[in-house]
Amino acid sequence: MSVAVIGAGAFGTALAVVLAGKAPVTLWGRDIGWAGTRENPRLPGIRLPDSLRVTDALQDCLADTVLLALPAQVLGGFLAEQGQLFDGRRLVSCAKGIDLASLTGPSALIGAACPQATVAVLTGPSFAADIARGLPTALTLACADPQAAQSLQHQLSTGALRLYRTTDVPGAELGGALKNVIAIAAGAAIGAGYGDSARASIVTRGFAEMVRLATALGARAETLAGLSGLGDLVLTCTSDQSRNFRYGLALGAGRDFAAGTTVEGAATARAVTALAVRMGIEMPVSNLVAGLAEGRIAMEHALDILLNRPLKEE
Ligand SMILES: NC(=O)c1ccc[n+]([C@@H]2O[C@H](COP(=O)([O-])OP(=O)(O)OC[C@H]3O[C@@H](n4cnc5c(N)ncnc54)[C@H](O)[C@@H]3O)[C@@H](O)[C@H]2O)c1
Ligand SMILES: O=P(O)(O)OC[C@H](O)CO
Repeated sequence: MSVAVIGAGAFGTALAVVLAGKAPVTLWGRDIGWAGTRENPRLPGIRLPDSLRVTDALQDCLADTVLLALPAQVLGGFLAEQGQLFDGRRLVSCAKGIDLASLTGPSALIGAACPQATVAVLTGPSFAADIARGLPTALTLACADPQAAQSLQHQLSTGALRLYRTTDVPGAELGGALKNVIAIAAGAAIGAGYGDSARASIVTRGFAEMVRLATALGARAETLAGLSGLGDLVLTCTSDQSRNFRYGLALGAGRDFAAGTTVEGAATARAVTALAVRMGIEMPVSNLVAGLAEGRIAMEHALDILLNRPLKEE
């Protein structure tokens, strides 16, 4: 079965590189001026296999299985313009975020634009550079249809990339989106010099609020405790490879951060704040990240806001 990957960023390119070892793969990007060099500047040091076709024509991408690896805030606009091309196929979201315009995750955006499609989510702890280098990685493949989940699990697993499957689409998707928000807070704590103990508190209390919101939105708590939730939270809150963590570091230290870097947690924090208000759920860490990212809250006040909350049961 053929595979197409929409979005030639770091993650889409990494997935295309490893999947090209077992099936015909086409990688679509809007700007592929680099394609002749067989190396994507977003994934430096990785040579694209000769079998991988790179294109800027969406008509080349009408494969059985299409991986959507665009940033979450871009996906809705892309689907509004191009979604009809892909309806009826197996569409796998690889984005980790909540769409600010609709306050929904990528799977709902795909389902709305492509009502005949089989919608799945690929998520979990993984840096593009690790996957592309063939390092061992375990991810979650979520699809409400158990047979499709099993089929996609086999199609998209490789020797080093091991997929676990679940039918809990909201759980897998929300874990991946919400952990980015908490990673910004963890980075800010380290950047501000609050230390590793403070980071551990943020990760743990952050996980508690991830579970609160996700279960209220229909996720299963055990999914949040798996690769797509806790697993990815741990990775993203502890590694300098993470852009969300590094963005938090810069916020905490009062440094500028490279404009144009994909930092999904910043917009998702604002979406989470809006959802939490709508649903009456307490999300103090996420609210703080939204305030920091919007410039409404200064870093020197952030700690007081958390420490001055009423004392309560864990
Ligand atoms: N990089 C990773 O390690 C990694 C790992 C797991 C998941 N993800 C997720 O994958 C998604 C994509 O991240 P990335 O790291 O590949 O980002 P990236 O910054 O490397 O690339 C983003 C890509 O999106 C393209 N793009 C931006 N706006 C567009 C538009 N309007 N139309 C078409 N293309 C557009 C850019 O040209 C670029 O190729 C994110 O949701 C991220 O959370 C990334
Ligand atoms: O670089 P980040 O922060 O977008 O994280 C990449 C992946 O989501 C880690 O699993």
